[in-house]
Amino acid sequence: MKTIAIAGCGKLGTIVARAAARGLLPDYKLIGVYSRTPEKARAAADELAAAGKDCRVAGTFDELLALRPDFIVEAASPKALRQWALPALSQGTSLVCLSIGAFADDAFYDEARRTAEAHGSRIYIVSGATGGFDVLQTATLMGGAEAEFFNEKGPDALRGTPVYDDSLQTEARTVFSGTAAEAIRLFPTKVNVTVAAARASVGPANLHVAMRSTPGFKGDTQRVEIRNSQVHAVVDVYSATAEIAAWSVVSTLRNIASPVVFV
Ligand SMILES: NC(=O)C1=CN([C@@H]2O[C@H](COP(=O)(O)OP(=O)(O)OC[C@H]3O[C@@H](n4cnc5c(N)ncnc54)[C@H](O)[C@@H]3O)[C@@H](O)[C@H]2O)C=CC1
Ligand SMILES: O=C([O-])CC(=O)C(=O)O
Repeated sequence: MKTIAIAGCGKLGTIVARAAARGLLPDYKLIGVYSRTPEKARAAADELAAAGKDCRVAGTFDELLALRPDFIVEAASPKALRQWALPALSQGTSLVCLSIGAFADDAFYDEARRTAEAHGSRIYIVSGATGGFDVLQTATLMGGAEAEFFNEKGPDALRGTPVYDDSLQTEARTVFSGTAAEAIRLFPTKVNVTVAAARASVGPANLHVAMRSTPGFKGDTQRVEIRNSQVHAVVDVYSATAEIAAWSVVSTLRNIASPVVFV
């Protein structure tokens, strides 16, 4: 049986822990949880305990690593992923990560890839709140691909970002147009999906991203579109909350352990 640990027990990490408690990850043992707020990690471990499963609460990320899990589910932040990736990968622990914005930086992405390769670990970029990475990769491989990403949000989801002002409460408009690399710089925790889709296709410097704010809109639409001379594919995902991203981690872990793999 493979072992997993969860780093970051907020909204998404907790959903993954709960899935383990409910027996939805039968090929894994969840051996440790860690979060900056210890009570959150403790609450996740308590759910496991209530299901008769023993899970340690690590006080630091290093303590979590010392458990030497086969996989760490990263559900914290791009900044945390940047700190954690190399130490984990270089001890042979694979990463199933959500804060994929960290990989917008080419130098860091290459270093993480090289580290994983050298130590027999892997980086799993989950589909999160988007999808279709199979068709994005395939169409890109065929050559001559161009790709674009469209995200629609309600104005409240943009509060605290540089593009927010109160006029967005009554006026629909495009608040960002640029590359995925630029998008993640402006919205460091809100557009991981664009970097993930970019890494599966034309890269963060070449994936065009448009973000639209619509008054009263709840949730997110994430639409990625790719074309080459033969293929035109559109993957359009609406989600009322970001919970789909946590479920994509559960699905990825199940896929990794399955005798039949959907790719
Ligand atoms: N790939 C995707 O489709 C999506 C990715 N995300 C990303 O997933 C991550 C988790 O999202 P949520 O669960 O909604 O966030 P959240 O804010 O509810 O939870 C994050 C948890 O990680 C902890 N944390 C953050 N930095 C830490 C550090 N350096 N050390 C220890 N603990 C740390 C926080 O205390 C918090 O408990 C975020 O980075 C978010 O941007 C979110 C939605 C979709
Ligand atoms: O809006 C979403 O669910 C996607 C998201 O937060 C991200 O990509 O970081």
